[in-house]
Amino acid sequence: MRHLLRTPSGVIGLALVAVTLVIAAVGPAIWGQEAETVNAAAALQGSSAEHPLGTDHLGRDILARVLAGGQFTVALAFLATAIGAGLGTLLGVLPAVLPRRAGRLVTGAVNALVAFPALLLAMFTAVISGLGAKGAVLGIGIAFAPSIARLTQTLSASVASADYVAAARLLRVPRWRIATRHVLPNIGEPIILNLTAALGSSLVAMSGMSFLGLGVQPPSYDWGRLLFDGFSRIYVDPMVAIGPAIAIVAAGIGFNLLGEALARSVARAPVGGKQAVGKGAAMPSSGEEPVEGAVLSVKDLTVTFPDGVTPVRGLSLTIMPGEIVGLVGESGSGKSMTANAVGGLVAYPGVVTAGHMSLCGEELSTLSEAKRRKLLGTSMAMVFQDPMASLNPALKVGGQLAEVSLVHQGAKRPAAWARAIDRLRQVHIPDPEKRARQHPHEFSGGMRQRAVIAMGLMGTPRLLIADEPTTALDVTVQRQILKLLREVSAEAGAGALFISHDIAVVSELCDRVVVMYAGRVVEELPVADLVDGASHPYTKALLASLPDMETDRDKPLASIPGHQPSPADVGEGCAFASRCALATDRCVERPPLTRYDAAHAVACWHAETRKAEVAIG
Ligand SMILES: Nc1ncnc2c1ncn2[C@@H]1O[C@H](COP(=O)(O)OP(=O)(O)OP(=O)(O)O)[C@@H](O)[C@H]1O
Repeated sequence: MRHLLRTPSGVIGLALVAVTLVIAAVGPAIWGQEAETVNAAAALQGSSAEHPLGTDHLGRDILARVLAGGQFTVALAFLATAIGAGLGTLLGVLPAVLPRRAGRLVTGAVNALVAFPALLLAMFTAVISGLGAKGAVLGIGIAFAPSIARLTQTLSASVASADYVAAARLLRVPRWRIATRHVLPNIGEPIILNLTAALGSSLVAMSGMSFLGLGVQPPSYDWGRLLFDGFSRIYVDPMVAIGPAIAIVAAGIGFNLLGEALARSVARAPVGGKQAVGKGAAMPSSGEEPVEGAVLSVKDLTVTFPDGVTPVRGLSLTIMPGEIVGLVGESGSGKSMTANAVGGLVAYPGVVTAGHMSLCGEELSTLSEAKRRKLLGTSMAMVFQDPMASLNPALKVGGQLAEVSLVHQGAKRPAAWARAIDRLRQVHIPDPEKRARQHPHEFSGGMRQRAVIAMGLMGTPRLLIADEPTTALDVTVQRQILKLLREVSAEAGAGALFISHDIAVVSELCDRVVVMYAGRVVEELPVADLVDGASHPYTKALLASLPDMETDRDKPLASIPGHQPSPADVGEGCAFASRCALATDRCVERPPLTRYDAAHAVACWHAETRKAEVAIG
């Protein structure tokens, strides 16, 4: 609501909708009688003090009729929208539920209908189903259904790629159950928000149908019908037509503005605002205030999704200039979600909160959307596992790199192109002038990853986030990319967050390791101390699962028994307890992250250390 009232369009939309709804609610009770009072002596009058919008051919006051007719107009719009929403959602979800071929047929039909003009479809349906309010409502509902079906399909497709849907599929959960349990609840909110705007459109469309004589028929009346009645006199008594026209336009614009403002305010994941985290969860390096001189200082970062899914739980992290911090943990521990939250990439309906989150000394939550984007765009570079996801296959690599300079630095095209070639050279791409003119598919996997790193270097990154950038590459190319990342971070003096599930890779590249388990940091220590100094049983288990020269190749590699709890099932106590050989009754309570020295922190009641324990938080 606060976000809604921050934009002028939100305020105007809310005010117009409030007035419309109040008129609709009380109109017939207050002005209903006056609207029906026939006075032959006052027939066809123009605007006057007594009748500001004039009178109709029976001498009825048009202003009273506009005010009293609001209820019917709004009710019809609601009904048409409800029909469109119900039918559209059904059509949108059907492809996910039906067998593949039937699903494609439905998708094809929806696509064809979306291309068909909605008003024509509404008129066609209204004429077939009989003139009058009923036919018009049905026609508009049916005309709106394809666009709502398309929206539902698009939203369903984004949810369908989520891990939990994939998991449900693997578990052979029936399709209809996946649709109703996993897909619909996650797309309900954006659909409802879109329906607010759709309400405005159906109100205007419904009035349009009545104006064309295809909708409400006398003696009933809505705003469209009043406009129809007044239109023949528009040149003589303009107010008789302008009155209902203003009502239609104001209500239509109001619902549309409110719908857009609502969608905008919900879509922006709030960063900031203190989040209550469990006792003692505090990183040694991050206090209440951002750490001085840090390129990234995050405190109590939490990411939540509906149904209590919380992949990141009160995580604190600090990265200093030139430092490479490795974020390690098994799949699903929340590493990528942490990176996405820092980069402002957590998609709706995820909500990001943090005690503070500052990049290069600037608190992200206090910046305007435009400034935040600019800061992230110029000071932070992200490299993902799949470089093709960052490169547009249809554009030349050089052009894509140059675009960063054109957009963020306002550079001219030749200068931006020259910089792109320079950056490709910097990441050791041979013959960069020629390569810049090629498309991504002409690059090898390692070269694409280099190109993405080069793209990050088009700005002046102070923070480099690399999310499993070498996983898809062969060992030799992996080494080259790791070396390059080190080089880049050293040259640019940038801090780096390197995400990996492979503790061996992390120990090769990084200065400091942060170990994550079930959304929380369980240990943080310098790489140099990893082998001898790791204290958390989970870190030790990760290290023990690494093969070395003495490993018997005939035996399977050691693995950690059991499973990490899913983000919705992390209980109150130590999340690792069920897999831990050292677990005792004490582990029912979650151990706080405890600092042993300036660089080493562990969250375990049984952490073995010879160092003096200095509890924090
Ligand atoms: N949109 C979403 N809605 C709900 N849960 C989600 C969503 N996206 C991710 N998750 C869940 O958040 C958890 C953490 O995911 P994340 O991708 O951060 O893990 P990760 O540690 O990076 O794993 P990996 O190494 O496999 O990439 C996972 O259990 C995932 O299913």
